[in-house]
Amino acid sequence: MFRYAEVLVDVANRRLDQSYHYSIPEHLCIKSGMRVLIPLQNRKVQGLVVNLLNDLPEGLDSINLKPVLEIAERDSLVPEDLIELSQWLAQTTVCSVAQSLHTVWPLLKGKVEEWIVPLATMEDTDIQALQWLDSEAFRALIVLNRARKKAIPLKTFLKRADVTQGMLEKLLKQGWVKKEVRFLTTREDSSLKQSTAAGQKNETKNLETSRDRTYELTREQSSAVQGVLSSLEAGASQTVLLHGVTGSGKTAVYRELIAQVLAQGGDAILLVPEISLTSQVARYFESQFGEQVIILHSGIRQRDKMKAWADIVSGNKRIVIGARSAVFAPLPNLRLIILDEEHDGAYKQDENPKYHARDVARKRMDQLKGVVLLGSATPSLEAYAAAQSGKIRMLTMTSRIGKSVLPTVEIVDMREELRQGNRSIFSLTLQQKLQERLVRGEQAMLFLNRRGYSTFVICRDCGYVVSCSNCEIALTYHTQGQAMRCHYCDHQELPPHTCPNCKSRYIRFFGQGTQRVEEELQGLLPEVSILRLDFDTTRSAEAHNIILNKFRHQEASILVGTQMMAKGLDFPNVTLVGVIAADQTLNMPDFRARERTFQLLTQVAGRAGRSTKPGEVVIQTYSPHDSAVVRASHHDFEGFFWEEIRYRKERKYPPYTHIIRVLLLHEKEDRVIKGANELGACLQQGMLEPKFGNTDLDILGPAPAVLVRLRNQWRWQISVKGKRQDLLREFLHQGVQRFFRSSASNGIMLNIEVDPLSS
Ligand SMILES: Nc1ncnc2c1ncn2[C@@H]1O[C@H](COP(=O)(O)OP(=O)(O)OP(=O)(O)O)[C@@H](O)[C@H]1O
Ligand SMILES: [Zn+2]
Ligand SMILES: [Zn+2]
Repeated sequence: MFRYAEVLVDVANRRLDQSYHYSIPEHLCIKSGMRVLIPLQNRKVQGLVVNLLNDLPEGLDSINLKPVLEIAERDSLVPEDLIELSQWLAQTTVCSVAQSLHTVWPLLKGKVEEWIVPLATMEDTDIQALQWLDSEAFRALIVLNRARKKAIPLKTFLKRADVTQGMLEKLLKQGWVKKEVRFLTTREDSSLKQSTAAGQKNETKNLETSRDRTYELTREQSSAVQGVLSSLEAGASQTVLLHGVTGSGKTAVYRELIAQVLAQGGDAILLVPEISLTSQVARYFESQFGEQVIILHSGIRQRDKMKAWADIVSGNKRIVIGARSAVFAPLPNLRLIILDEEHDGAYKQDENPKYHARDVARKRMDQLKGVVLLGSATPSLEAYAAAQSGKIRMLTMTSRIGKSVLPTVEIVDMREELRQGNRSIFSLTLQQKLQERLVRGEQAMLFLNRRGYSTFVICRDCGYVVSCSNCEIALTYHTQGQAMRCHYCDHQELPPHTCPNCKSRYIRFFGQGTQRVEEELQGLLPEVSILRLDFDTTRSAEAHNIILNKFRHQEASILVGTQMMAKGLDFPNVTLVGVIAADQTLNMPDFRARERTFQLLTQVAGRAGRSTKPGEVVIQTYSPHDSAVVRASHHDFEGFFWEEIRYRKERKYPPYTHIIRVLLLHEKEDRVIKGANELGACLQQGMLEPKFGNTDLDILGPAPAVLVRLRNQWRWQISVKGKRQDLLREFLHQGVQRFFRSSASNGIMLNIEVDPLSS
């Protein structure tokens, strides 16, 4: 028996951003997920129990707590495993259960309605045969039958003069009908939603078998499928890494696995890193599985999302394809979650709850005893290390499909180009190879990790860089609007004619952006048609598809773009990929910079020569001997992995440790520094306890954050590092509680992130 309940209030009424604690009277047997009645500001309101506890959080006093009044509904609104998931999420990412629950079950804000669904069709003759039912339930069945509906809203049902609550309970208890929760938007009323769940299910079943397979799986593909199937059949929760080189046909492996899972009555989720990729992938899966497929991501309108959710909960849709947030899809028979391009940073959410989709997938499959499949040509160091140590299984696909082979890669030293008098963005090698493609009627992709016209506006006399007055980072010049813009807070200003620092007129644009590359390329090859794919040209998902389709249909010979071009694209006629400046990712202030560079170069290179024609890659760089660049040029994932993992081990970086980072924010710099020092002292104090002091726990900082000022806030940070995440969380929690008792914490906002992906 627990003593206290944490309750989210006003579940049905859109105002559900706050949870409160109540005491539990002894006569009430309360469980997580139940709806209860509670007192709130002299009103009696409904709430959802999200947590049960025996100790109250710091600052709450049991004397001031009011008791839960009564139980409103014993059945859980949110499935029990998802309530548990949201508690786990709150704990592991250090955020409130309310925030977590909204992420796990985003429809809490919508209107919820209960419906009655008959579990068997009832002909008059059947009813005659059912005389043994007691008379009340018998009458209710007849009512239901007379309504000739496959399902009717509970409220309407109970409103009828000839139906009583007692009848309903008997029908439910004896299994004649079931209750079903449906989600409605405000404009949609019950009468519009009389669709028949059962009928739709039958339709989709037929489609499942009429799947047309376009080609036989290769030997490597089949054995990967068999490998994952054996894990699925084991019926225990398991994670499998599928390490398959670019173009090895991972998508077909996913398709076959999903088909098998479906045939066995299970459901599956396929995650892709970006919303912009969902429609492309979904189209392929829809062609294979028809209407059983549904797309889910944060960009979908609330109204459509509700419909989607209802379809998923009721079993009408059995394959969910989507970005990060689709990992929460409440499929009733979930057996398999696939993360394609599992290494991608987009799987981590930067807002509360700051979860990683990989961890959520693992947790869900732990709960439901299913399989998580991680697919990538460049697995994250974390996943590959887990496979090496035997914690997860690994399957590999080492060759491309058919006669296609991995492209040859040439590294070009841009310092050398300059010495030879070539001031262009393009090395002579790249220029020559581009020309060759045009002659042969093949296509090329040019990759640059930065949007905009140029990066900095810099004074060549004194080195002054124009930066954002809110964020202290360099402004980027855009020819559209001819203004400089901050990529963090969107502040805009016109470029100066003379240097604000030394009055020199030699203040120039410096660096390269996609737009500049496009323009210079057009100057070099005036007759060629070029497309550009970056944040500016793809404000809408539609624009993104249009550009890719044009390129697919060869309406342009060259596609210039940012890293959104690196992911999962498959164009058979692309035989050349050029990386304009590998240094851009390499020089980020982050211990993962080398890993990212390797992944990005390998993935971009992987777009070349995916079909019958062989591919070539040119990597331009000012650091031609960096091993991340060199290893990528040899497609040497393993070599890179062992080198990088040694470095991580030496420096005690993840995956050897966990890191929790606390960001302190305040408008005034002196206040944030004072606060950071105080938090540092509070954490140090914890080290005096033997429980923490005798471990490998480490405190890093305080230090100014990489972006020391953002959106008018000064930012300092402290990180704690250590092997055991639970110990780390407890250590931090105690330090933060101590900090909140000191006056230095006044007005300081804390932003806590477990295992951040960037510094
Ligand atoms: N068994 C097969 N027979 C013939 N073609 C196939 C087969 N399997 C896949 N393909 C084709 O091979 C190409 C590459 O497959 P796919 O895009 O799935 O590779 P991938 O492993 O996901 O690569 P990347 O990691 O680079 O995205 C696609 O055009 C696909 O249609
Ligand atoms: Zn100057
Ligand atoms: Zn700014």
